[in-house]
Amino acid sequence: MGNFSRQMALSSALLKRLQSRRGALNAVNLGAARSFTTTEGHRPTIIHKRSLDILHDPWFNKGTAFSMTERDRLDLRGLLPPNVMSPEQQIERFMADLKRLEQSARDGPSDPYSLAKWRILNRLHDRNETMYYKVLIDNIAEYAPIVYTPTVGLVCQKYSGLFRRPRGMYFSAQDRGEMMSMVYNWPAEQVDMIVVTDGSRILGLGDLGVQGIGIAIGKLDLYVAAAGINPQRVLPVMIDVGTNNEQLLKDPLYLGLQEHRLDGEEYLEVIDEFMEAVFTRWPHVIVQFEDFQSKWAFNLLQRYRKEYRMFNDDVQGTAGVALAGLLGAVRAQGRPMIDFPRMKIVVAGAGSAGIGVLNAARKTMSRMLGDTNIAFESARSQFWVVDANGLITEAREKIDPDARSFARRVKEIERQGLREGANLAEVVRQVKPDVLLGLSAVGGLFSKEVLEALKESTSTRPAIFAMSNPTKNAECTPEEAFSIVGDHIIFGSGSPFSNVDLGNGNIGHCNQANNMFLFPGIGLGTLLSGSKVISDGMLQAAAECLAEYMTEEEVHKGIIYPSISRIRDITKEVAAAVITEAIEEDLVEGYREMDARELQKLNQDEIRTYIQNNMWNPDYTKLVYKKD
Ligand SMILES: NC(=O)c1ccc[n+]([C@@H]2O[C@H](COP(=O)([O-])OP(=O)(O)OC[C@H]3O[C@@H](n4cnc5c(N)ncnc54)[C@H](O)[C@@H]3O)[C@@H](O)[C@H]2O)c1
Ligand SMILES: O=C(O)C[C@H](O)C(=O)O
Ligand SMILES: [Mg+2]
Repeated sequence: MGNFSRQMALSSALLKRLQSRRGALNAVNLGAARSFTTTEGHRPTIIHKRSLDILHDPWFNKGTAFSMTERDRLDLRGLLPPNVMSPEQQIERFMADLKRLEQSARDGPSDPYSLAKWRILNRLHDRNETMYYKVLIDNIAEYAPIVYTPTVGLVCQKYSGLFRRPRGMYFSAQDRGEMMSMVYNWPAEQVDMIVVTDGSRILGLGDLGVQGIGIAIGKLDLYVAAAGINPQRVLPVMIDVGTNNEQLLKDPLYLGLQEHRLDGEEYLEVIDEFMEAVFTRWPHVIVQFEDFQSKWAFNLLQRYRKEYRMFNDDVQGTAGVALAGLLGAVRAQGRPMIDFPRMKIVVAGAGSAGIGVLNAARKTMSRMLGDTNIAFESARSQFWVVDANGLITEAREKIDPDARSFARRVKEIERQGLREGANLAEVVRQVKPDVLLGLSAVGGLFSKEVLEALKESTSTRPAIFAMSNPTKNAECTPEEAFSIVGDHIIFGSGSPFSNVDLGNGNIGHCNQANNMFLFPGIGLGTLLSGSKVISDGMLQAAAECLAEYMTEEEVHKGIIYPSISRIRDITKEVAAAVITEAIEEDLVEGYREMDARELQKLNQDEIRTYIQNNMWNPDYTKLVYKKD
């Protein structure tokens, strides 16, 4: 905004304040308040700002109380959650939040101050992005659990109360037909990364509707902190197609559309329109799908992955991270990775994450066995999949199509003393698996009985992955796992836990098995290669890079993933592996001044330097004023 218009805006605001103060004085002195105030209240305020500049100006901002016509007039459409609130509702929401602080401290993650820390960090994020990311990068181990899993889950649950300044864009079912123009309300000319959610399955917390925007913000925080994506070029997106969460549908202070979720063709039309709009404005953007319920996660992935630069983090990122963990568990037994196809693996949870892991693990086994159809078929027998209805077999009545290829044959499992719907403890008891992996979203699912059964594992070093988030959804804690199954196990969890003191001078290592070790590198590698799509090969290369990252010595100690303090380094490595694979598959189109031909000539060291040179660092740059 130019000086003149800034002065105009200031003077009109000042005038308004002076007038209203004078009005109040008159009211006191002359007892003529009513008519004077009424007239004043109806007079519009002239402003010389639009879009985010209004929302960021405390004098003019009305937040969620901007009416729909005002939102259209002022280019605000899409920059606020869709539900228009009255000023009274705004105050009520704020007060409710203020009072809730105490309760949140009591019921939240293990750190009682986590939500308060999130607020302080969030305020810094709103004031000064450079400083915010410096704090985050320099203290990533301490604050990732605040801006990311697990606290981000609590933030999403409480988002109605925590909402202050909007961040990101909201596309709602009511915006159909408008998205192509709305997308231009976003002020950045260039966007590299979008994380989009429809809020239908936020961590293991279910349908949180519009409040799911918090997860997109948290993931993008890691994109900046770990991958050095420029924070001016990230965009969190919430697609609000309604919610099936009955509590939110009834909550008068809920910020999203209060109607049931769109489904079928209507749903697809909204997502299609969004994809077309963002790729029209930013043809080189990468879109990460996050926390969509399984029903749509696979469907949308298949629908878009050949046409757009996109991936699904819960299906593909998680698959790679789990695969790296499974290979780490083989190494930790002192066996070569090539022994992986002999592992017996029980998976609890057959949703987007579980099925993603199963598909990736089976493909890897099959490749190790010679990559034939027979190998692929035989790899299937290494997995036992248990969902909410127990062991999945071909006798299952309504079998989910994505899980079908992992359904056990009835005869085969009868020989193992099992049957359709057998419970997890029975399955573990009979199978004696090398690995027990949980992506069920059910806290405590690996009960004492299940863990006792795992003591009979035929492995010299059984591995337990309690991957569900946030903390209270973990299938078991590391303390439970080490104390019941034994000191020799390998343990990983989706949310962070502390290592366990085993009492004999030894430490039971708790690995964080979270897709955060892959998605930032997948995004960065794709961006810098300019690959048109994100291929299976690129994802596989990312997973293998993570699997090989740990040294033999670390792996023998049970440390199979890096600590989060090394996330910037592992992300660089993953990005290098992704770029190398994209070059090999001839997918690269280059990035900025690095064209495809130049990129293809780089050796491994040069690729690393290229990555390093293109990562954003949180340093102040000199600012110089220039008229538009
Ligand atoms: N660590 C990570 O990186 C990571 C990545 C993605 C997802 N997750 C977590 O995984 C969990 C599941 O995610 P999703 O997208 O697959 O969810 P989802 O809702 O699609 O799937 C959940 C699955 O668990 C099954 N289930 C429910 N109760 C069960 C029980 N008692 N026993 C066995 N299985 C049961 C369901 O039948 C379903 O198949 C969430 O908590 C999520 O936070 C973790
Ligand atoms: O968000 C996370 O911490 C991991 C994963 O994407 C999840 O949905 O749980
Ligand atoms: Mg997720």
